[in-house]
Amino acid sequence: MDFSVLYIGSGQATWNGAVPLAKSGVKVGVIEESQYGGVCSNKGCNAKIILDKPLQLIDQIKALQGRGLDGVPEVNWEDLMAHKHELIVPQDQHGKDRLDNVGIQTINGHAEFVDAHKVRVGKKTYTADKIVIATGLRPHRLDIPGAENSTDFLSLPHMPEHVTILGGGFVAIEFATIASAVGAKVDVITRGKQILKQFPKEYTASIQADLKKAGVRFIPDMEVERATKDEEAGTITLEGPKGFELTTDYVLDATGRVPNHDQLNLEAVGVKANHRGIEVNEYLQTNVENIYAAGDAVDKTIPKLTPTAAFESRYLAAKFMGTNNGPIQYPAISEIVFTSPRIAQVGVKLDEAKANPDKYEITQASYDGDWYRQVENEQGAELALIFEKDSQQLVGAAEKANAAEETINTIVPYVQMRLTKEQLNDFVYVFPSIAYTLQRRLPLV
Ligand SMILES: Cc1cc2nc3c(=O)[nH]c(=O)nc-3n(C[C@H](O)[C@H](O)[C@H](O)COP(=O)(O)OP(=O)(O)OC[C@H]3O[C@@H](n4cnc5c(N)ncnc54)[C@H](O)[C@@H]3O)c2cc1C
Ligand SMILES: NC(=O)c1ccc[n+]([C@@H]2O[C@H](COP(=O)([O-])OP(=O)(O)OC[C@H]3O[C@@H](n4cnc5c(N)ncnc54)[C@H](O)[C@@H]3O)[C@@H](O)[C@H]2O)c1
Repeated sequence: MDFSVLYIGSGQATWNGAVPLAKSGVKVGVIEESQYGGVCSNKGCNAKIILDKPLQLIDQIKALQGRGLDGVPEVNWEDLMAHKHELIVPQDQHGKDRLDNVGIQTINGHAEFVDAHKVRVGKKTYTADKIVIATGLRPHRLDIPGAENSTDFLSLPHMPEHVTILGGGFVAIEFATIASAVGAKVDVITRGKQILKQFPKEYTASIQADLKKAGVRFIPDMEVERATKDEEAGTITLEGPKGFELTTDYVLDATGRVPNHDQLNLEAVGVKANHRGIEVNEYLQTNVENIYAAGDAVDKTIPKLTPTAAFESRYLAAKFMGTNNGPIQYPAISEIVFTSPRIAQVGVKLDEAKANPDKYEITQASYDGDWYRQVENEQGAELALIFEKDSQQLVGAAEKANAAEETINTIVPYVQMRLTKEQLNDFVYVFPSIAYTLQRRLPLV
């Protein structure tokens, strides 16, 4: 065999486990058809957060106008984009170096199965004892001429005057936040009424109200039926039921992501898959014994995010090294949407807890009276803590605030360890700080 373990794809679901595996002496290969490091490093999380940073700073500066700061800087999109390129372009090479440096053989090209132990890349065939499918997702495409996707938006040379976004999920709302803050007129067209369905309704309603106040127009219950591009004017016209018609400079198709497994010739090996991803058991093993899957490529109910892909990758490496032979046991999962303010959550969800008052007890607090938030003049920040009634253990939390990622990250281990109210009071934090502020919001026992 050429390899003990051969990975298809080089994203988070691969390298987090492949690197320690190779370091332990296992012969590892990685096939990548596009950029090393995958979506997060090259056209996802990392690029997005670079574009978000100045907008977050501007919001903080706006909140302190007349409170020690005079004047709000403007975003220079072209310079910001150049800064993004400077940081993101080298990621592909960094991603390859990370693998090369530990002796992993990297293979450029599109992989397809020949049989359960053979994968073809162009004219060459590679053999492996075990194969991990970590091929991720690609943007779903509606049939709209001229529409662009998240990858295109993250490299937009100039911000168009009128941006129209289709979808109400992560990409749609994060990018609506960015485009609006940079000065574009933004329309968001959604199939249903609710945006960001996985987050607490009361928090998403507040984010939506803020976006509306900033001029973003939401068009709910609308499905585009026809689209035409006027090449000369550089505009796209969208049409829908009941005479709906909208002409715009730019359409961002943010209607979700679909698995790449349809391009792997899975039929040759009989690996079972569906429209959500590759079907696996609790060991991330497919129905073919030596073939596994990890990351976004997997059909799973937990969120398809970078940290979950990395967790699965590390689990598989431990399994292949023989240091963990048990089934995968997911810890409390946290997630965040990078709006302004952010919404972040971990563990049991707020809407679920509200629907089950016999099981859960909720402590909700506003930070408005909190002096530390008053330092930044932040308004409307809120925290919800979810305790299991019987055990009095913390099982979930959600926050809507500028620094929600910090608070929720502080809470992640508490939820994972199911600490009781009493134990939560048993920490001494640095003061003044966000974490200290959080502790002041815990129910005192
Ligand atoms: C715009 C955007 C923003 C995001 N922001 C966040 C965020 O803020 N936080 C967060 O946690 N997550 C975020 N995500 C999600 C995150 O990027 C993914 O969860 C993560 O990249 C999944 O890693 P992966 O390794 O499973 O898949 P990927 O990163 O998609 O890697 C799969 C790799 O497989 C390669 N490949 C596919 N088919 C083949 C083939 N046949 N042969 C060879 N190679 C192949 C692809 O080229 C790709 O490089 C974002 C996603 C997007 C699109
Ligand atoms: N902050 C983050 O962690 C972050 C940020 C961006 C993306 N992501 C990840 O990337 C992935 C993709 O995000 P996304 O926003 O593209 O997907 P999504 O699934 O979050 O949202 C897709 C949206 O498109 C709508 N939609 C689907 N099909 C449609 C159709 N035919 N017509 C009209 N609307 C339609 C859905 O109702 C939904 O509102 C997710 O898995 C997410 O986890 C995460």
